[in-house]
Amino acid sequence: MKEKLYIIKIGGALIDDEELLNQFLEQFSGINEKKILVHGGGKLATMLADKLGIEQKMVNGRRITDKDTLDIVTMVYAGGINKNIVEKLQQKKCNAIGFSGADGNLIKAKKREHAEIDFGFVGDINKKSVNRKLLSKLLKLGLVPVFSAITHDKKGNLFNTNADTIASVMAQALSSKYEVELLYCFDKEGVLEDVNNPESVIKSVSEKEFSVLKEQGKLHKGILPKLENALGAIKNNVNKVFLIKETQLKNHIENHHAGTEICL
Ligand SMILES: Nc1ncnc2c1ncn2[C@@H]1O[C@H](COP(=O)(O)OP(=O)(O)O)[C@@H](O)[C@H]1O
Ligand SMILES: CC(=O)N[C@@H](CCC(=O)OP(=O)(O)O)C(=O)O
Repeated sequence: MKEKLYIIKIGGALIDDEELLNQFLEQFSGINEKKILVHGGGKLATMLADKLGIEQKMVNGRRITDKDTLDIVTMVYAGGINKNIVEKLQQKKCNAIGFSGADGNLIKAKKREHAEIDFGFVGDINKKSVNRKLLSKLLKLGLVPVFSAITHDKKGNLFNTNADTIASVMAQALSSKYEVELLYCFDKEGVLEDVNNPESVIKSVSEKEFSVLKEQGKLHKGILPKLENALGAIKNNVNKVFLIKETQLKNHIENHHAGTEICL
């Protein structure tokens, strides 16, 4: 039987809230199985760019990343946020080690090509991009990898890559060796029938149901790329995929099923 591995993604809203982040990391530290944390931080990057007067633009859930923006996201994601999370986990006796995709050549990306839009330093990845061997060795050593949303091409370029995509692709890449459960932790209770009603959680979403919800106009903004990445994982042999509220991590792991399960 394959060993269990949790790959857990956290995003902007949580990272920006010191108390909530601490609570979450406490629950994360308590997981006894092997685990990897992937974090975004888009909200903080936008705040810093605004302060510096560098205009930000998102297209299809991806940040147009010019050189100034790349400098900002590298500082914010691979620097401040990553080290802050690692330090907090260390304090909770969890032996975390922080990485960008360039470290140990752990995630190699290709510049995003698009016929009409120049995304700048945005990197696309697939499951072959992930250095599975090294990641498995790190996990075997009992280390807990913490990934920022920065990748590289091994040709001298750093890239900005959507953190939901990193979590999905990493889960796909490690599924041949581990029984992977991918958890997207965010600020809502799951996928909601009505985004303003926390009690309207949809218990499971398949590709077909995703299309219907989209057509009905019930999904907008960040939930769209999140669901696309979640469906990409379940279609590529990831054992289990859930979208849950960040405060529900412990409950989900102990009682098996908070939030929305993604199905084939
Ligand atoms: N039907 C829906 N159910 C849940 N969230 C939704 C829905 N429609 C839109 N959203 C929005 O998607 C957001 C999650 O995406 P995002 O902000 O990108 O998360 P993160 O930064 O954690 O990756 C929610 O905070 C919510 O505002
Ligand atoms: C290319 C691209 O868009 N990258 C994302 C990476 C950070 C991220 O995904 O952060 P959240 O998970 O907090 O939204 C961005 O710069 O916003």
